[in-house]
Amino acid sequence: MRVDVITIFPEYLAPLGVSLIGKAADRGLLDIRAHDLRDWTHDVHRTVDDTPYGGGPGMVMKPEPWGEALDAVLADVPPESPELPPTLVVPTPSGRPFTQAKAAQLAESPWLIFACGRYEGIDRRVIDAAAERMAVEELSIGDYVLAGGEVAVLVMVEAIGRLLPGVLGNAESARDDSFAAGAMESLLEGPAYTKPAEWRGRTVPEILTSGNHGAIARWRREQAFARTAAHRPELLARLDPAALDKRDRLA
Ligand SMILES: N#Cc1c(-c2ccc3ccn(Cc4ccncc4)c3c2)n[nH]c1N
Repeated sequence: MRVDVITIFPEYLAPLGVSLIGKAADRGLLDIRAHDLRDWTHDVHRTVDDTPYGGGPGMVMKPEPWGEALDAVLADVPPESPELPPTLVVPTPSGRPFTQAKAAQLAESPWLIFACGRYEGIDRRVIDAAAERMAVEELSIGDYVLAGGEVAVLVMVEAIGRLLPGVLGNAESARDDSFAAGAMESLLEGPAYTKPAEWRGRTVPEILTSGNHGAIARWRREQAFARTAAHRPELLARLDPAALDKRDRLA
């Protein structure tokens, strides 16, 4: 997967060179390129923002640098997706929710371009013009307000990147993640334990060392159900009744 990120703070994306995503990039599973939006300004101050038409607080990102930046990125077509245009992902507090399902959908794309806004956002004409030549996804990572899109891109690239084939080993499979599709979909993960068997007087639930894998699976599902009921009860309404075994329905 090719990932282009356009931002006025390219250094903000340095964490994408570390750990899981960094290793995936080193192995050629991801090709991540950060671009400084100011490279497409032409004034001595490298201006990227201006006051909003209609008045109001803050500043708005000017369309000209964005138009030229997107033109330049789009002109550098990756060989692995010569015929497929990229998807432009625009983090914004006014976007649709970025969910695990959306991460899985975007993980199918061979080429993503992320537009990191700052100030009060990007001039609307940039997104409208882009939508005439590629798919555009305006997405929010949560119901709180950040100062810009860079943190959201770090979140999205990690959530999407870990779903790419070969990025996670079998031991770290994304199959049983919270929110992952399947019978456990919409259930939060239950508790996890590792050695030592006793730590500061606290032991591990006996079922986990019983070797009875069927009973362990049922126990984990009950724990996930209980945790979901406690922390995210609204998710239980999404559960497919057919996916629940008899024990769950009685829980
Ligand atoms: N995804 C996501 C986000 C953002 C976000 C994303 C991009 C930008 C660009 C600029 N800002 C600042 C701003 C803009 C408008 N209104 C208020 C603040 C951003 C915030 N905030 N909260 C989220 N969940």
